[in-house]
Amino acid sequence: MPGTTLPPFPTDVYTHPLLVIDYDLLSTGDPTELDRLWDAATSIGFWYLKNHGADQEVSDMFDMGAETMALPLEEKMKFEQGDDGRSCGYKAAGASAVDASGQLDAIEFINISKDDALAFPSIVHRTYPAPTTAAIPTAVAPLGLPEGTLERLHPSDEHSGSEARLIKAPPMPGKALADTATLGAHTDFGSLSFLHNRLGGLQVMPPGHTEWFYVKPLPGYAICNVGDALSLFSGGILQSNIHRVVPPPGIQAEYERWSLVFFTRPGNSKVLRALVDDSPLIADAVQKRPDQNFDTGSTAAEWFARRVKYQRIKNRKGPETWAASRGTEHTPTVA
Ligand SMILES: O=C(O)CCC(=O)C(=O)O
Ligand SMILES: [Fe+2]
Repeated sequence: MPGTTLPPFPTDVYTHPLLVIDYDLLSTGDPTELDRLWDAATSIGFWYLKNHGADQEVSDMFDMGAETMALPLEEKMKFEQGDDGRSCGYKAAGASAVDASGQLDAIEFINISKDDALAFPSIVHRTYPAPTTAAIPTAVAPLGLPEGTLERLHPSDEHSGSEARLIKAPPMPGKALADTATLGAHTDFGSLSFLHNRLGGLQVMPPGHTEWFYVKPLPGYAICNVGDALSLFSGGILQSNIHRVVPPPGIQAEYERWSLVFFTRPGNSKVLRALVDDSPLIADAVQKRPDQNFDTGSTAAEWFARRVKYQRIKNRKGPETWAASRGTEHTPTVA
């Protein structure tokens, strides 16, 4: 449960270090901090964010999640996402695959659409077990894009897949499970993700590696990462890095694991392709990677629905269904 005293992250587990970026410095345009953000976003695509100013919203969201998850399953199922590629709503444990073999996921989550949060009490996409609000963070990377380009791709007056996700994973004691994904290896679908977790379990496979590394949660710090949309817009300069969730390490595995993610995503109609006409840097990057497709021909809404839909276990026909759910994963076959 949120608020429970949790055991510390073990000291005998390999972790991957991430740069700590200070949001206060970013907001004043501090050039050194912007350089450090650029380094993080173009190397592994993950970083810690301190002074993000969202502690209260995060705490409220964990409370909302605890209240929602405590509802009877029958009640939560009234708000299930379904199998047609829609993301907002409740996802029961075991409703999605975690790999090409069709292994079931172990987590339940509730996704709250930004459109619904902003329009409340009007309904844009659907209703939820409990009303709530979401924080909408922004960040801009120095890609040399004309001013306003990223804003144009994320207009506040267009509906989008932006949402907040509250995740609950059951305790999973026992070493046999330690390497089992409870949320399969994936890249995030959208622009930027702001993650708050308290127990370990998040793992990244940095570019050029074939092993998984834990990312250690640091109290009060968000973990941020780049998603497919920003990676595609930037011609692969910004890294949408593959990651997954496994049971927390050591004694932490005996506890329920709660995490909260704010996903920012482009406007539904925006096509996911490299902004080659807007930035020489991006045009150059695309030219240097002829083997990769940076023009998906897919709108943000289509990209997002495809990825959600083909993860759903009811849509599974075989390993090809999992393959159809993939995004920019640099190791797409990884389990
Ligand atoms: O729970 C976590 O630590 C990560 C969750 C995640 O990667 C996701 O929901 O996309
Ligand atoms: Fe993720």
